Amino acid sequence: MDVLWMIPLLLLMIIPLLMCTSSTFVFYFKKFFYVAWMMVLALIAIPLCILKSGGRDIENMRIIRFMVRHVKYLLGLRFEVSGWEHLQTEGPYVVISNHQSSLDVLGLMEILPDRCTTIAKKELVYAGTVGLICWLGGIVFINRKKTSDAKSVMADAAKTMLDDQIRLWVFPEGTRNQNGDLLPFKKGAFHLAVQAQVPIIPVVFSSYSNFYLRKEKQFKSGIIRLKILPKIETKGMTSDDVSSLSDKSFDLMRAAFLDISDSITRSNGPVRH
Ligand SMILES: CCCCCC/C=C\CCCCCCCCCC(=O)SCCNC(=O)CCNC(=O)[C@H](O)C(C)(C)COP(=O)(O)OP(=O)(O)OC[C@H]1O[C@@H](n2cnc3c(N)ncnc32)[C@H](O)[C@@H]1OP(=O)(O)O
Ligand SMILES: CCCCCCCC/C=C\CCCCCCCC(=O)OC[C@@H](O)COP(=O)(O)O
Repeated sequence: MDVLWMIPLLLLMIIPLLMCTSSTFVFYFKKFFYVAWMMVLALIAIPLCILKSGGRDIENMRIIRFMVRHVKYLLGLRFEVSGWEHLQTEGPYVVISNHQSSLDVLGLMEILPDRCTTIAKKELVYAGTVGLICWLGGIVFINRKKTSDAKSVMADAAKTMLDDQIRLWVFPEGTRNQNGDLLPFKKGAFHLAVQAQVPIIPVVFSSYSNFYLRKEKQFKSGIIRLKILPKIETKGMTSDDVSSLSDKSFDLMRAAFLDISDSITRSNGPVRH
């Protein structure tokens, strides 16, 4: 009994010691903490969402957004947002952003407009309490391995956007990517915007490579710049315009990505922990 009682006490002493001495330990600790804390937050949010909306409802995103907002402080991250005015667009639109890691959820929740949910891979629905909260928040799940299924889910989403006046956030790279550049864009987000005839609002996350390095096992404190770009209209466009729309969005976002990522390195230098 006495020995069992000692375990938490020992952990309380050892963890800060390891945090000070080993950056690899910090990396694993922060990653584990992030996942575990999001699971706990989701567990708390589930009954709140059910009580408020009775089930799957995009309005639950307000609760989720509120509950995730503080997590950045726990991980030593800060956001610098520019271009807020571009999100002040009435009615439905499609937000597109680059996708580096599951940490993107923090930036997404930092600026998520009202009545906006995301498109995600269907595997996420099985992620325990996080999966259930994603479902309650109205996240649209697609099967990336079956293009025809994904296309029909997104065609339905285009209709729902207009019927229910909702906004959708899509990661057009289609997967996580931390290679210091953007991956070529998939077409779904652009078909979606053209089918619904709604504008696209590009959002760019600066590179995480100055604080989060997967290979080197480093997870330091840092600043993430979020740049919201002016909307791109799609009124009058048809599926023939999708490729050029995608190319234009890619070029704008890539230029912004290189710009804000570069300026972080220049203005802050290497971030110290
Ligand atoms: C309370 C606290 C709790 C906290 C817990 C958590 C908190 C919050 C939860 C919220 C946060 C959640 C965040 C979730 C993030 C998850 C991110 C992801 O999962 S990213 C992965 C999934 N997303 C995507 O894949 C979107 C981008 N992908 C696409 O758009 C793709 O195009 C596709 C999947 C629709 C199809 O894939 P693929 O076949 O590989 O793609 P293409 O090469 O682009 O297309 C092939 C041809 O098909 C045409 N096409 C594509 N889409 C359509 C369409 N909708 N309609 C008609 N035609 C379409 C395309 O043009 C191509 O034809 P081509 O002739 O070559 O032009
Ligand atoms: C009992 C099951 C336990 C499952 C544990 C998983 C829990 C995840 C928990 C917390 C992290 C919170 C953020 C959740 C949202 C992350 C979304 C995400 O980034 O998905 C990856 C996807 O974009 C691309 O994936 P691929 O790299 O293409 O594949």
